[in-house]
This record gives sequence, C-alpha cells and structure tokens, in this order.
Amino acid sequence: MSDGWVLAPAKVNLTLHVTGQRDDGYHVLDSLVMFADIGDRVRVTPAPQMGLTISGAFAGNIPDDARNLCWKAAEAFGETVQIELEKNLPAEAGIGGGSSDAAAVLRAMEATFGRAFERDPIVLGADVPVCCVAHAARMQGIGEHVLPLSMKPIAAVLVNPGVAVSTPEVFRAMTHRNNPPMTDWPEGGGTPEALGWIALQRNDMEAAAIARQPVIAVALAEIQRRADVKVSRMSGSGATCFGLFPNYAAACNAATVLAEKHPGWWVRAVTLQ
Ligand SMILES: C[C@@](CO)(OP(=O)(O)O)[C@H](O)COP(=O)(O)OP(=O)(O)OC[C@H]1O[C@@H](n2ccc(N)nc2=O)[C@H](O)[C@@H]1O
Ligand SMILES: Nc1ncnc2c1ncn2[C@@H]1O[C@H](COP(=O)(O)OP(=O)(O)O)[C@@H](O)[C@H]1O
Repeated sequence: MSDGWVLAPAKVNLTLHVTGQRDDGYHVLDSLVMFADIGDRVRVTPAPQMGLTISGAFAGNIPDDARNLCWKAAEAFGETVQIELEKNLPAEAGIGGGSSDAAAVLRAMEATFGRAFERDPIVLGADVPVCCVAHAARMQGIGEHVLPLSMKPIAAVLVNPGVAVSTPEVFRAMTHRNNPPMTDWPEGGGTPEALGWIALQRNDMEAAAIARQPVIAVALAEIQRRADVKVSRMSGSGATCFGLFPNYAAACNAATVLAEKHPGWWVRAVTLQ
C-alpha cells in the first residue's frame, strides 16, 4: 500500500489434519490454508528505539510490548522501528492474528529497509511461514513446509461466536493425534471440484475445541442452516468457523442473516485466495 500500511490477512485452515506428534510435543499437520481479503493492518517507521501502538476494534488485551509478535518480528529482522498495529481481527481465534501480523511486519520491514528477512520465519511461530506466503498453500510438518497452490478464489463467511480459545490448550485436549493426512488434491478441477474435495477433509481439532467451548457447535449449526452452504468447518484451533459458498453474493446474504440473529458474534463475508 502506498501509505505504508500492509494488510495482515485473516488465515483460514480449510482443512486441518493432525497426523502425529513430535518428541518435543509439537503436532505434525497437513492443512490447506487460504487467506481472506480482510485483516489487521501494520505500518513500520524507522525509529531510535522500538515502540508499538495498537488501535482497532480488538486492540484490548493485546500486549503492546516485546511480547507482541509484531515486536518480535521486527527484532528478529534486526532493526528498531515504531510499529502501528490496527487490530481488526479477534485474537485467539484460529485465524492467525498474531502470526499474520508478524508476517506483515516482515513484509513492511523488507520494503522499508530494502533487504530480505534472512532467518527462517518458523522461529516466530508455527503459523508464520504460511502467513509469509499469504495465499493458498498446503502446510505440513509443524508448519515449516509450505507448498503454494494455484487455486481460484472462494467466497466464504467467517463466524466467531465471541469466545477466545487457547491453541496449546486445544492441542493438549485432543484425544486422537495420529489421523490420516489429506487425500490427493483434485488436479485441474474447477471450484465445484475443489469445494467437493474440501468437504471430504476434516479439522481434527474441532472436537476438542467444541468440548472446551460448546458455542462453537452452535456457530457451525447456524452456518449449516444456510441451504446454499457447500462446506462448514472450524479454522485452526477455533473458535472462528467458516462457511464456503458458490459465490460472494450468497456469502453476503448468509453474513447478513447470521449477524442479525447473533449481534454479539463477529461475522464477515470474505473472498479467500
Ligand atoms: C493450530 C494452528 C493451525 O494453523 O493455528 P491457530 O489455531 O493458532 O490459528 C497453528 O498450527 C498454530 O500455530 P501458532 O499459533 O503459530 O503456534 P506456536 O505459537 O508456534 O505454538 C503455540 C503452541 O501450540 C502448540 N503447537 C503449535 C503448532 C503445532 N504444529 N503443534 C503444536 O503442538 C504447541 O503447544 C505450542 O507451544
Ligand atoms: N499481534 C498480535 N495479535 C494477536 N495476538 C497476539 C499478538 N501478539 C501476541 N499475541 C498473543 O498471542 C496469543 C494468540 O493470539 P492469536 O495469534 O490471535 O491466536 P491464534 O493462535 O488462535 O491464531 C494471544 O494470547 C495474544 O495475547
């Protein structure tokens, strides 16, 4: 963006298969990830010392010091900057808020200082490598293997029923950690084939997240009530859920109905790419 603001798009795990666990406790994943056309925004300005200001609807309860992933990303890059973060996405929501913010700070730092980030982005968190790609990709390992995919945009509704969910707690609460990976991707198919394939995959964290926050099941049921929804599922470790629709107008209609019925929920129609 010409004014220096960089979008940190919402990350959506269209599938999230947990296929094992490493000796260090981290889980091995197989996930199809796409990114929305909405998100947080960040801007960096060279400064003699580090600083961070946070604005936006979800600024509350986000640390504005060295604990913030934006700050950690700038430190890892090796320059001191003043960071502005506009927090438009709910936190602890399974849509990669902090990770996408960190990746956006790295993009902003690269543009500002004219050099690439030289370290592996996994040092900032398992979700940061895929957020550095910021478009459709298959994510494997604990998040360090990212294979960009060529996919047509998909219309979706994102629904967060207003509860924060801790990622490590949901991983710990899982009862089945050795699940099958995704089935083979339908090469060369169009959007209907992609939606049909996605519908046959899973989010293996859903049951454990619902056990902790039953309102997630309510959100999924509300999305499923839409006659034209093709897939409904939870993203990441929750609590944000999504519905996939045949076109953007259908997603907007669904978002309007859901937001009217549940004024306390965060509901957005988006295009995923
Ligand atoms: C579950 C996912 C799916 O995309 O998304 P979110 O729900 O966070 O959005 C990610 O793997 C989250 O990645 P991220 O939030 O960056 O995780 P990290 O900060 O690296 O790790 C937080 C904690 O989650 C657990 N963790 C994370 C990633 C992974 N592959 N296995 C794990 O067991 C570990 O307990 C770790 O201490
Ligand atoms: N820039 C940031 N945005 C959101 N949360 C952040 C950020 N930096 C650090 N955090 C902390 O990271 C934790 C996880 O938040 P988030 O990344 O939004 O969740 P999730 O892992 O579900 O995608 C929160 O407890 C929050 O305090």
